[in-house]
Amino acid sequence: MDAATSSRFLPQMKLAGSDLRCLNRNSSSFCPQTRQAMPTCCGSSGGKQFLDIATCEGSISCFDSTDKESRVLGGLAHDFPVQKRNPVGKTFCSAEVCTYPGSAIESHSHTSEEKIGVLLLNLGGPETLHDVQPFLFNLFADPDIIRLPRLFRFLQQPLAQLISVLRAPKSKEGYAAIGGGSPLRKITDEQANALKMALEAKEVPANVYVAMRYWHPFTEEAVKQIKRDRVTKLVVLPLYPQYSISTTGSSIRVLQSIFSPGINEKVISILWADLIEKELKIFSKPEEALIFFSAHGVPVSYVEDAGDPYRDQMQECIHLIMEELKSRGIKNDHTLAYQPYTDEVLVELGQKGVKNLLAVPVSFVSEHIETLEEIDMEYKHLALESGIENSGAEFLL
Ligand SMILES: C=CC1=C(C)c2cc3[nH]c(cc4nc(cc5[nH]c(cc1n2)c(C)c5CCC(=O)O)C(CCC(=O)O)=C4C)c(C)c3C=C
Ligand SMILES: [Fe+2]
Repeated sequence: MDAATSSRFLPQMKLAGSDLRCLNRNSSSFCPQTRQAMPTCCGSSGGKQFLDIATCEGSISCFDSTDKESRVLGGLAHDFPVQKRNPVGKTFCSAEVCTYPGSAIESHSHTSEEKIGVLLLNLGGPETLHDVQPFLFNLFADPDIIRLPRLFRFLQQPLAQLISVLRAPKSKEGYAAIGGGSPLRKITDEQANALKMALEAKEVPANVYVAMRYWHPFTEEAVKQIKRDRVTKLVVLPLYPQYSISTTGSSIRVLQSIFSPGINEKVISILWADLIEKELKIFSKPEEALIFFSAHGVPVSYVEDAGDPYRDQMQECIHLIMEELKSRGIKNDHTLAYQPYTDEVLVELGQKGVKNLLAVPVSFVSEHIETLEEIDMEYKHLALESGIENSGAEFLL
């Protein structure tokens, strides 16, 4: 597999100077050979499909086959026997196995360059009846579990408090019936231990960590431990056999927010506000110009069926830009149109009597065919035809 292909299949996050790869059965990762949803990258070896979970060059491979050589993860619906392929050529010395308070099964390796970690993702559960209500609060406070429209997001926590209190008695009954708490932590720790041993037996020493989404050891605690241990390569293994935004998706979102928070929205809103403020001055009546955010569209099903955060993030971005402008005393009206409906919206605006319009292609940070040809030429022409006398466009370059 070449580097370009592997980067397509490997969602990576950076640990200071290190690799993080996610063994993720997210439906967006497809194996080019099987056309099936695949964790991370895949390739073939001796006619078998395999999934590399550590590196595509291959220090650890998980085989998606019927090969029953060694079961690694007891309790999972899938067999992922691990086979050693090309140990990375460095000296590993595995000395002992110990459990960190709750979050890591440690392996000591003498190599100073590479330290592999495996992070098991799971939901977590209350360990005592006393934990039940706060556990439920964490669960219902997750926007991937209770998905509120942006306008009502401020209700997430009060709602979580209310539902957790209402649900707690019923949940407590359930947990009381199974011994007074969830077995999830104990079982997941055992799975971590089994995985660690299996890797060690294959001469692939790795620390195995457990990251729970709603109870201890929380994902944040596990990541702190991983950083303390100076892990250089992290393989993320969701212990959910099927992908859901409410399970794997939610845990991955937490990891993403820790490892790659993305472009700081505040910074980008300030940059856009600077450009819009500058461009508005070109209009003879700047305060009358409608700020027309134009964004590339995605199919509605992405957002409504697949939970794509694109629309939410777009609205959040525009909200921040408008807030920034307001703080500078710029109170122009604004609207948002998604391509390919931009032309229809432009015609409607013209019909409504808009005369001045500043187009802001908010989903791009550089010029390209859509901004140069579609917005600058086609839409400008259409705007004029529709009665919009003055239009401009600004680009974040
Ligand atoms: C692995 C699949 C699971 C999906 C998908 C899922 C979605 C989901 N769950 C709730 C609400 C609750 N889940 C609760 C416990 C719980 N959920 C899963 C798995 C999935 N949930 C497990 C394994 C557990 C048990 C954890 C444990 O403590 O051992 C609970 C608490 C128990 C109860 O009161 O019934 C709630 C509540 C929602 C709303 C949801 C999707 C939107
Ligand atoms: Fe659940």
